[in-house]
Amino acid sequence: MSKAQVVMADVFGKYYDALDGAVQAQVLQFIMKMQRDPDANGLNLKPPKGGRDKRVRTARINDNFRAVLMHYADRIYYLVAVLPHDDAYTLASHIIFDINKVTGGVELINLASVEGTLGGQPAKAPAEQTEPSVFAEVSGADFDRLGVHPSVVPALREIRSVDAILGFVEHLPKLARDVILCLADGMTVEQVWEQVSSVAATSDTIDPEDYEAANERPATKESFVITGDVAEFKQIMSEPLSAWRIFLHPAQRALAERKTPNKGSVRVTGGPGTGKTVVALHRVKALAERMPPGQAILLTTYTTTLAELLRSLLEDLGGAQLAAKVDVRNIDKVSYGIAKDIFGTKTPKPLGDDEIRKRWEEVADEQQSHRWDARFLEAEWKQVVLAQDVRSRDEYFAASRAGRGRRLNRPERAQVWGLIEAFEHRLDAAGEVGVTQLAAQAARIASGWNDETRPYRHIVVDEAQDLHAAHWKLLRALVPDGEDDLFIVGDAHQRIYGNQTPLSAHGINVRGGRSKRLTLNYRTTRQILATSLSLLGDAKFDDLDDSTEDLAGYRSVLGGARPELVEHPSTAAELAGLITRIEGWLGEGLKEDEIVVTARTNKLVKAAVEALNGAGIKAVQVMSRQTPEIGSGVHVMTMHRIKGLEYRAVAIIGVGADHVPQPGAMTPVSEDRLQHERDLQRERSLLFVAATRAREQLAITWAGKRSPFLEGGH
Ligand SMILES: Nc1ncnc2c1ncn2[C@@H]1O[C@H](COP(=O)(O)OP(=O)(O)OP(=O)(O)O)[C@@H](O)[C@H]1O
Repeated sequence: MSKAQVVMADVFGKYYDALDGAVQAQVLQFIMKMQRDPDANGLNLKPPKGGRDKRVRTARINDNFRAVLMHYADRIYYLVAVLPHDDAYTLASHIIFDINKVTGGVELINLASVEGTLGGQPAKAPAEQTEPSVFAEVSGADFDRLGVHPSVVPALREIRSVDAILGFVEHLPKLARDVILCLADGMTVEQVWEQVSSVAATSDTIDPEDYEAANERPATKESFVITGDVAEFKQIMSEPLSAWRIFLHPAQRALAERKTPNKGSVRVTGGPGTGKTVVALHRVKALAERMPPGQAILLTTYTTTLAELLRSLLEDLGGAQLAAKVDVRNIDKVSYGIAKDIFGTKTPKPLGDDEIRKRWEEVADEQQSHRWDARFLEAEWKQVVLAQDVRSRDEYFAASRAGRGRRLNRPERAQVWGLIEAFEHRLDAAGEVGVTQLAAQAARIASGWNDETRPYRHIVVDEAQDLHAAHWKLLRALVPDGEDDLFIVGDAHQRIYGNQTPLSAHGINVRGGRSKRLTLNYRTTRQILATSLSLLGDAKFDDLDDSTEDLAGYRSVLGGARPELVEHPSTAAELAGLITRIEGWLGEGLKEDEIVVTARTNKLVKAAVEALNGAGIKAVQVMSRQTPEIGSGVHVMTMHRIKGLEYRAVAIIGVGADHVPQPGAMTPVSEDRLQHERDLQRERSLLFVAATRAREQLAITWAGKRSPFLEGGH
């Protein structure tokens, strides 16, 4: 009897998750037995008949399930999958292993998927059959040099449309996937070599038979978890963004790891799931590693919840050592810190947007004659007064009201200013301040500093689309104007807090080569992406500066089920439908905390939690800044809270005409037409954000008439 080592391929995680608990326990026992003695009776370890790779083995888990393994050295096995008997044999006879000629890493190629993808496509239209192969210009030797395994080249030659490429690359090893996508994007073989393959290449001399050496190379470690301990394996797989083991796409790497300093600020835009946060975090790491001692770097975003998420992701990426070098805090905390340094204990208490809204409603309600709408007044205060740091009646009369949709004559302006002044006095007297107002005050203080006193050497901003003019003024003043000063990532399609201002208005120049757009979505399937994009309708979006931007070229390599859009006659019926939907997902093997239910209002969130709990499904409402405990159930939260997160399955409920757009969040057209349009766009973006959190499954439901945002093609 002699011991063996069992190594788990990362794809094994997917198969393992799909097993029920009893079979999972048998898999654990199987692994222990294998480690003790792979020749023991009962394991039935043998090569499958007709296998393409002589090193593939199958083994018995129980009457119905078989393990698929690769035996690659004396006593070392890669565990690839555990599947029902017939599926296991199909997989076993179609996989091959090899050591990649470029990376020197072990690759697993599933020829059933590669060949099946093309075979499973709808019959080609006659015109398409005559289309040349997309890769007609690339020779076999080129593919080989770039690191694409020869076994997939014949199938590649059959590809005649971009859509077919996206379905195809999903099943390829990572290097091959990047190479194919870059070739399809029009890069030459030489460019792909320089930007993709040579970067991933090992400097070792590669022995094509030495799997033990291959096992130690970084490329292997990105696809295989080198552990024989299932508990450790599960823990590694469940870490947030196990993406730290991912190859950055060349476009992402060029931004994140660039060694020559950028001349000034950089802007990165891109649709949801294109890896903007991943790039921002890798950029922070690269800048922090190069930064001389005594300097500081700020990583900031709009909400506290997202700042906390960024902090924990940064720790995952670079450990406590990296986290200690970086100041991670949301923009309100940045403002507060500055005010606190100046005013000490006299610093007023900051009030969030909800509280500020209530104060404006009080002021509006107390008016005797002309009734100005609270929303109008609040928007005037934020978009004109705070955005331009207006401090007096005269300044207000001189201020630009560009972007406001209602003209004010002089007496009206005087009236509005009177109310704004009264509002500010009232806050002041109570020792309170609005968070955006505090940012304007902090920006005023920081603008008086000189380069020696500016606290940061670099600032990295995530979710930049949500920042207000006062925030940009503040950030600009916190870092000296120069190399790698600001690195800004955001997406105007996901703007949900109603702030919009061009970066150039704040001395931040990101034009020309200083801007990049990411287009490849790594989160969402093509089917979910198509539904999400239809929610945007014909709306126009900006590029965080003063031009427009669309999502041209935005695409996903992942394929999956079509989203469900379901109408119900009543909210009660909708909640009953939700229970069935969640039970269905749980039945398909999804874990409770891989599922989220989201709604526009807190009221509906609470109703969903109650309905699910009532049906015996564990569910928990996730509030802002809260991280639910593992095992607490299906997550339920508002569309605002779900920003920046991702789940395997997303159910969006209450998407009826009377809820989305939310009537209480809309400025009446009669008050301000432009503001009404902006409110509408913000509500649309909110639904878009919710839909794009889904990795694999999306269900959208409503009671009664559907939301106008659902009219775009479904
Ligand atoms: N190169 C890559 N290879 C594999 N997965 C990736 C890659 N880049 C990003 N991802 C994954 O894609 C998902 C989305 O990434 P990320 O959250 O950074 O996107 P984002 O653009 O910030 O999204 P959003 O704007 O919707 O918040 C994450 O699960 C991340 O791990």
